[in-house]
Amino acid sequence: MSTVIKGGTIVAADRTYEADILIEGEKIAAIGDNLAGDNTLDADGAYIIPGGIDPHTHLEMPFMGTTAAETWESGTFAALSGGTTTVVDFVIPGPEGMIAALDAWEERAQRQASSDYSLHMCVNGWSQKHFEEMAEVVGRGINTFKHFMAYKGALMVNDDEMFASFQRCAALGALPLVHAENGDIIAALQQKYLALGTTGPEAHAFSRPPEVEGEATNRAIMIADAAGVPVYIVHTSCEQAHEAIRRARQKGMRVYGEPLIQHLTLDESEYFNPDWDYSARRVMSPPFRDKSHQDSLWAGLAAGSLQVVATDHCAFTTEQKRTGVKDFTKIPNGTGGLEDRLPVLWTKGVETGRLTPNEFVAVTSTNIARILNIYPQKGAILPGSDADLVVFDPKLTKKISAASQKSIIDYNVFEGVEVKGLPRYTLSRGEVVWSHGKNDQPRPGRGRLVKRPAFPAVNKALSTWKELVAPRPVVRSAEHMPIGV
Ligand SMILES: NC(=O)NCCC(=O)O
Ligand SMILES: [Zn+2]
Ligand SMILES: [Zn+2]
Repeated sequence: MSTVIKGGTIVAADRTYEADILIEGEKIAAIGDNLAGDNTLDADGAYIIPGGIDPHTHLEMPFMGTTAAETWESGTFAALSGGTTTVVDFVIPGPEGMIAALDAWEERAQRQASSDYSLHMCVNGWSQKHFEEMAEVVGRGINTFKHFMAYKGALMVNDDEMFASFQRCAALGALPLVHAENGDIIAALQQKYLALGTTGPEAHAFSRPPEVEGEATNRAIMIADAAGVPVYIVHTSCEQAHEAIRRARQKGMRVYGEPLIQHLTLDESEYFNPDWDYSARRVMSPPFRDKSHQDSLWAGLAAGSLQVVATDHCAFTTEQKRTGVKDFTKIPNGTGGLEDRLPVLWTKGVETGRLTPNEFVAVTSTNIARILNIYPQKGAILPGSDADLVVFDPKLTKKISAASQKSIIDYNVFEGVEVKGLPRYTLSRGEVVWSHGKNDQPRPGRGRLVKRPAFPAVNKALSTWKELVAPRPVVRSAEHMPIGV
């Protein structure tokens, strides 16, 4: 069975052109003029872009004494309806270790996911078991390991643990990811605000100022440099963190930065709303910043010092958020955005001229496909690539509303935002999984695990250079040594 997408304008990260796309089975078979197939999809007046890849989600994540309410079923349906065809979720090891957690994550995803998915592994301690399991994890198709520098007493790792893990990543050809906030300072500031009686959600932002993110980002980058490994900083939210990334890149370090659609478009005034529920629903880490930071993030995307726009989709219900009604440190951290990332970024980015359509494609799919080593299977419109495609109609509009969303939770942080530009169709491996105006849910379980092989090139280049410039002992002949000592 073949399908032709006709009449659209293909927007790739590197160029824009008009052509038909022929899909055979799950793959793009040909791109050209006047192609024919068994079925035709009309893309007249629309752009055809690679399906979005969201590299940062937490579906059903056990966290802060509860579990994120968004399931693999609801979350991946939300993703597809918004033009995201692959999500990459974080496996959090429990006491049984990485492999047991990986089995559990894969089981949940396999049963429920309607989009394709991939997984990152979190490193939340250090031991011989961690060292050994990391190799097994890479063997199972995971080439990224996440480290939390925040959440003291829970997920946080210290510098020595991070350095050990980064060195292991270097040896395995894996990429470390980092949640960069100084967990020690945050813990102290949290106690300070509680002692002052500032217990509301605004204190979440007060206790996590941009400096704690800037410091940790710089530290993570320097530790990665010492370990001889590239590093990817998740949810980069402020100028201080962006500055550290920019500076490192200018020095030739392989450092990547990932702003979220929330940080690009929502600011800290969200925490000053008189309605406690409203503000608590927006509690996430790092918190929303003032607008000057948004300008920095947008500039970074345009200039290439930041590469990816993600969501960190970690959705809790209002009831779950209320656990922290008397103490902001107990409000489960996380917001949603999977369904809205592409339309909001198009509206606030492309429609305003902050991004070109090609830059939009780069930061929503192509760049991350390259960083995660799944390009051109994903993130590309090329013969042989997976037919993960979005027929994106720049004229379709909607007002974002929790009442009509696919996400399971009872609110939306983008409530009331008018978006212009929506998927007319979303295709996942050649199957139409979303048609605007139909609302049909694709079959849970149709999604497939995307395995990601280790990176041979960058890590090899870094270790070759490190070895070349490594300190060498000075060999001294007897005549240059002190006599009689
Ligand atoms: N970001 C957030 O607040 N929650 C999810 C866990 C994390 O990524 O830090
Ligand atoms: Zn995080
Ligand atoms: Zn996260």
